[in-house]
Amino acid sequence: MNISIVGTGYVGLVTGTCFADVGNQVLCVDNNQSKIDLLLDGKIPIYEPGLEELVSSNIAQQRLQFTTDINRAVAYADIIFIAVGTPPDEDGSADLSHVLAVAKAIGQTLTDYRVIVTKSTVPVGTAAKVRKAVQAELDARAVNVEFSVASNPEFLKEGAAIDDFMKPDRVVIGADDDRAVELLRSLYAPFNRNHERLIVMDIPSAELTKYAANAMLATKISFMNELSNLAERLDADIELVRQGIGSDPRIGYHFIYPGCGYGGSCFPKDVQALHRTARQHGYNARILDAVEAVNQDQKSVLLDKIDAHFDGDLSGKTFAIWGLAFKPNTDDMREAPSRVIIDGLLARGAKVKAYDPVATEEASHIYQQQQDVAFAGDLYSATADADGLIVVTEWKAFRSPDFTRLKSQLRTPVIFDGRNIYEPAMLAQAGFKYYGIGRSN
Ligand SMILES: NC(=O)c1ccc[n+]([C@@H]2O[C@H](COP(=O)([O-])OP(=O)(O)OC[C@H]3O[C@@H](n4cnc5c(N)ncnc54)[C@H](O)[C@@H]3O)[C@@H](O)[C@H]2O)c1
Ligand SMILES: O=c1ccn([C@@H]2O[C@H](COP(=O)(O)OP(=O)(O)O[C@H]3O[C@H](CO)[C@@H](O)[C@H](O)[C@H]3O)[C@@H](O)[C@H]2O)c(=O)[nH]1
Repeated sequence: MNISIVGTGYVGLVTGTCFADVGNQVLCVDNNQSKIDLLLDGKIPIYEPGLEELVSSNIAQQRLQFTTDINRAVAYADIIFIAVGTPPDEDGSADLSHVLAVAKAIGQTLTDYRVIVTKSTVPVGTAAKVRKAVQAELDARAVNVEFSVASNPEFLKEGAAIDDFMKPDRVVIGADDDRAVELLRSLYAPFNRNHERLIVMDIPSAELTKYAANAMLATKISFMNELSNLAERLDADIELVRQGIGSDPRIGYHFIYPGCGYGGSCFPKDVQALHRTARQHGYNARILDAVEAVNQDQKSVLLDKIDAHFDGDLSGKTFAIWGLAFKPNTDDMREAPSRVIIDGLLARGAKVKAYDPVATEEASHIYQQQQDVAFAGDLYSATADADGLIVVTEWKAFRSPDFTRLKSQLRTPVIFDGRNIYEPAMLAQAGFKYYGIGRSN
């Protein structure tokens, strides 16, 4: 099948590459010329494990192409996916300007039947707006072209995007005509061999399913973060509580890790957008409100511990930070908790020496004006002569460091562990003062 993907970011590039990998002809479009130039040059603009190799091999097999020309994409494909960004607007609602600009551009050149699919995360009612925008352009051209609009939200996680796409838990398709469903069913057939993964529903339900999934996951995390704050006050260990409740299959072990808050390009913006949607429909979504508020506060929990340890005097101190990205295996710094922690340290007159296996370049753009933020090339260059170590992202390489070396390097042997990757008793034995999340300190 010929497929076009409009928007070649995390989702568009992974989607296009995976569809190409199972034998389709895919054309990826982006209006960012430098991104497309990079891809045409065989490089990829993001860090995502395994993606560069998969992109190269599909380019080499001539199944994957890149362009900035949307008209070419409209002419090329049976199915056109819209995978552009839907960032938060000033009031927290999803900004649909990119999605609707693409819909308009499609309507301006559409000549034959196409299925137009929203893959971006979009509020309920967006597919209807896409349909209207396309139809308005057809009307302006005084042409009559049949087309379908469908919703196919994406559930991949950064850092595991290829695996998530290739072996999805489910493929949600929102459609209101059989022709669109059949085309999408045949496109997804290679990902559906093991067992039925397609869940076909009406379009508003599909659109809401995406927000419901992210809001539920964010709720689990905020719930655990709230409990971790309580555990600290009760001299209980949240890690034991986590295991105690996770063993109940009705609760499960996934997404109940407490930490220094959730970040990334999805949870924060999607919880906010759903909250907005509720308000616009006259409903006050109290749980969503609490999920956001708890997360906001949680990003400062480590700062409070650092302040308390140093009696509120961080001026002139230098802190090593391990982990900048919002989670391991990505270079994505969007809404990363590290940013709140770094900003808080700088505001208190402290300096930062940070190390991240892949996000340093992204972070250096953010902090390029900041003389008090330096970046280290490895774990121990960050900790040399630092007043304390702060762990913000749970990269595997941080789990078993050389504690003897670390202790000899740090001016004060103190570790603030925002992801609970260390055992408090072991660190105490090694001579460190240890602060975790939700553990008695
Ligand atoms: N990042 C994720 O893990 C993830 C997972 C599931 C769903 N989503 C959703 O998917 C959508 C895309 O997210 P992303 O992280 O890939 O965003 P991104 O910012 O990485 O990529 C979006 C791309 O769209 C391009 N673009 C914008 N307007 C365009 C236009 N008019 N024509 C062509 N290209 C245009 C941008 O240049 C950019 O390259 C969002 O709605 C997001 O919420 C993201
Ligand atoms: O138990 C947990 C699990 C995650 N997190 C944090 O939650 C955030 C998001 O993590 P994750 O969900 O793994 O990453 P994303 O790539 O943002 O993926 C989410 O957002 C995507 C975009 O909508 C969806 O497609 C995915 O299904 C959904 O998991 C990160 O800051 C994590 O540190 C926790 O604090 N505790």
